[in-house]
This record gives sequence, C-alpha cells and structure tokens, in this order.
Amino acid sequence: MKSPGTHWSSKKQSLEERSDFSSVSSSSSTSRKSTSGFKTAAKSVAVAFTSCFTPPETKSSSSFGESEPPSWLRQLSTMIKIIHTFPFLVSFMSDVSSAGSDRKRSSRRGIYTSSYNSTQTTEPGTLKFTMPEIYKATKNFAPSFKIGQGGFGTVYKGRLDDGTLVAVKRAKKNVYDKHLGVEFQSEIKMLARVEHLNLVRFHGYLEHEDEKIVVVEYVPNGTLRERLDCLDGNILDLAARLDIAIDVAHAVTYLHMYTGTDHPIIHRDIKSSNILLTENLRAKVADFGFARLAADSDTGATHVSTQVKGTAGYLDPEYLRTYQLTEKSDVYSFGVLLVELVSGRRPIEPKRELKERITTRWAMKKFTDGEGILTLDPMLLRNPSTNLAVEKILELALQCLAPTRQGRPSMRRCAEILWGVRKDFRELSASDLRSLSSLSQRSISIIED
Ligand SMILES: Nc1ncnc2c1ncn2[C@@H]1O[C@H](COP(=O)(O)OP(=O)(O)OP(=O)(O)O)[C@@H](O)[C@H]1O
Repeated sequence: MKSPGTHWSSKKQSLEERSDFSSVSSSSSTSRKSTSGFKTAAKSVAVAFTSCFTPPETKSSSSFGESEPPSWLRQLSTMIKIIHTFPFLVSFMSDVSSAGSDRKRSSRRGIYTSSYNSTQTTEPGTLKFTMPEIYKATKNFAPSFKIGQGGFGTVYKGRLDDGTLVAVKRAKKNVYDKHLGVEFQSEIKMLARVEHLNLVRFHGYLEHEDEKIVVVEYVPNGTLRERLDCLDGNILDLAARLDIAIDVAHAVTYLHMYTGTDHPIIHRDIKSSNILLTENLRAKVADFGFARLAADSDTGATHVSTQVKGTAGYLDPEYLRTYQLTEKSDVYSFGVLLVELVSGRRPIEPKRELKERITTRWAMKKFTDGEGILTLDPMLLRNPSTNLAVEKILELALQCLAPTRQGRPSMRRCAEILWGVRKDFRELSASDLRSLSSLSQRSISIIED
C-alpha cells in the first residue's frame, strides 16, 4: 500500500521515500456522515448495534501455471490440504459438479483442481495463475482497471472467469531492486499460510520471467487512511473507528498466535494505508511484503535479528535501535494506529508546529496532561460517550507505545481492552441518545406551551 509516511528498509536504516496516493479504489461509498448532534448520536447507536462482519463470499476461479511450484509452496499446500480436508472435499465435489468452465479452482485458498481439456488433472496445491488468465482478468492491464500504486508496483482490479473480483498486484520491473523479489516471496509465502476474515484473502500468484504478480481478494472501499482523510466527503464516526481497531487487533492477534504450523507471524507494516475497508466498513489487513516469522519460543529465542523494515512514524523505536524484532513491534505500530484513529492525523505531520509534528508524542503528552479529548479528530463531535472512549483508547495507546517491548500488552490483550471500550461506548451512546431525545421532547412541549 502507499505509505502515508516513509518506508524503512535497511540495516543502515536508510530512508526510502514512497509516493503519495494517486488513485482511489472504486466502488460506492457507504461511510456514515456526521451531521447534527442528535443525528450523529442516533447514528452512532444504530451503527453500534448493526455493525457486524459479513464473511467474504466463497469464491472459485480458474487455472494453474505450466511449471512446477517451488518445493516450499508444495509443502505448504500439503499442510493446507491436511488442515482443510473437509472443506476441500466439499468444494472439490461442488467444482466437479458445476463443470461450467474448462478449469476450476476450489473455493478454499490453495486447493485447486482442474478439468482442463477434460483429461488433465493438475496436482492440487498449485497456486499459480497463467499470464493469459491475468491478461483476461485485467483486460490487458487496462489503465481503467488500475486501482493503486505502491512501492511494490501497480495494483489492478480484475475479474476472474467465474466473476470473482480480485486485486492484481503487479511488481515493478526493476531488475536492480532486489527488495522487490524478497517482498514478493515474503508476500506469497505469508499469504499462503493465513486465513482470517480480517486479512485479505490470497487467490494465487504468478512468477514468469520478469513478471511477479500477486492475486488477492478485492476489497472495495479504499484504505483506512483515505477514509480518515474523508476523501469521499464522508466522516468515519467513532463507532466505525472502534470496530476497525478491533478488526485489526483480531487480525494481528491471529498472526501472532497462529499455531497451525510453526512460528507466529510478525506483520511489520501495520499502518492505516495497509488496512482496506469492506462495504460495511470492516477492516482487512493487507500487504505482507515485510512480514516475518517470529522467533521459535520453544527454543528459548525471544526475538529475531533482522534488518529494519516498516514505515516511518509506525516503527518500534526498540527494534530500530537493536534490530531485534518481536510481535511487540506490531503492537507499537498498532498504538500509532490507535492515535491516528482518534485524531485523524498522520503519524508524522511535517507542516504542523514543532511540538505537534510527531502525532503520538503530541497526543500522549495531551493525554498525560489530562487533556486527551483535545486530540479528538475535529470532524468528530464531543459527547460523554465519545469523551470516555477517547480517554480509554489513548490509555491503551500509551501502553502500546511503551519504549520497550516488556511494557507493551500483547495484541490479544489489546483486543480484549477494546471490546470493553466498545461495550461501554455503545451503552453510553444509547443513554446519550435517550437524554437527547427527552431534552428535545421537553423543548417541543415548552414551545407548544
Ligand atoms: N486487495 C485490494 N483491494 C482493493 N484495493 C487494493 C488492494 N490492494 C491494494 N489496493 C489499492 O492499491 C494501493 C496500493 O497497494 P499496494 O499493496 O500495492 O501498495 P504497496 O506496493 O504494498 O505499497 P507500499 O509498499 O508502499 O506500502 C492501495 O493503497 C489500495 O488503494
């Protein structure tokens, strides 16, 4: 995703500037607009009670590549097959029976079957797309299908033979940029390991000559950063922001506690422009280009030593100093994200006066001075429920932003704390609404009198 800040990717910690947003995902907006106080309060309550996650639809698509997949991928696929034996059988049967297209890919990620030319059956487990399929899906990479541009390359919207909408990430063809190859390998390796409602779903990849392509689920409602910037004129209210924070906490908890095979996964690039939003404004964490496997705690290891990668403004200072990476680096980035959700500000705001340029520093100072509410995004209205929620979110952010990893909560704990904040927020919003309603009833009777 495009960075709102700067990408770090070097042992020497050299800075690599990434370009600004130039394009916005398509599709209609469903954001909620804040208008008058009463309306906003009413909406908050309605949203709080109706927001629920709609799982992505089961999708099937077509095909595989001609060449053998790498051995690590075959092993991975075998693991996935074992984990998903039953879904595989179910989707395999439905694919065989539907026989609508020449080739079929089952609905479960990583498990494929084929009836190409009615005779050939490719070994399940290949995640590969072919170039003709990609050309067809993206209408030869038509400019009108372009939905984004990032450090990795260009992203196109695509439609597979069965109608499934996908995002096709095509790597830049820069033979001198070795990082792209590493990012590509990391992205497909990690995506192939994970499956969670709050993570973008992996459909497959293509690596052929100088083409490197990742195909993932298309998420239609833009990035969180675009929403906070109000690019479509709609304000993301606090109820929606809390839901998004919880979705992200769930996704990252899953990565950290993922025990399906071996090590947990550290995302390393949690930031608002890597969080995609669905039509219902629920969040999906994307971009596994920097993801790493965590240290194996069974061996007593506490961290992995690795070159520093991530985005300026979100980077754990301890990791930056020591090169020691743990899950708590994601927790730090999540703390930055919480402040971003409350304030609407980017982590680094170079145009502001000096003491406000580093958003977390400014916000944490306000919070510890007892003025946390002053950090609230000016687009959001203050009321008792919002005031309380803001205090609680900033309190959690302060813990996540602790200078060393021992002081930070686990991502699971973050999720639990946020559930509590959301529960209180909903209850208080409902009572705010009741008082507003009785107040307006009283004023109506005074006018009538
Ligand atoms: N799955 C998706 N569904 C819809 N839009 C997407 C999807 N993935 C990416 N995009 C769009 O494409 C843009 C660029 O995303 P991309 O993942 O390529 O960035 P990136 O190359 O990883 O950038 P960086 O490395 O700088 O973070 C996003 O900001 C978003 O607007």
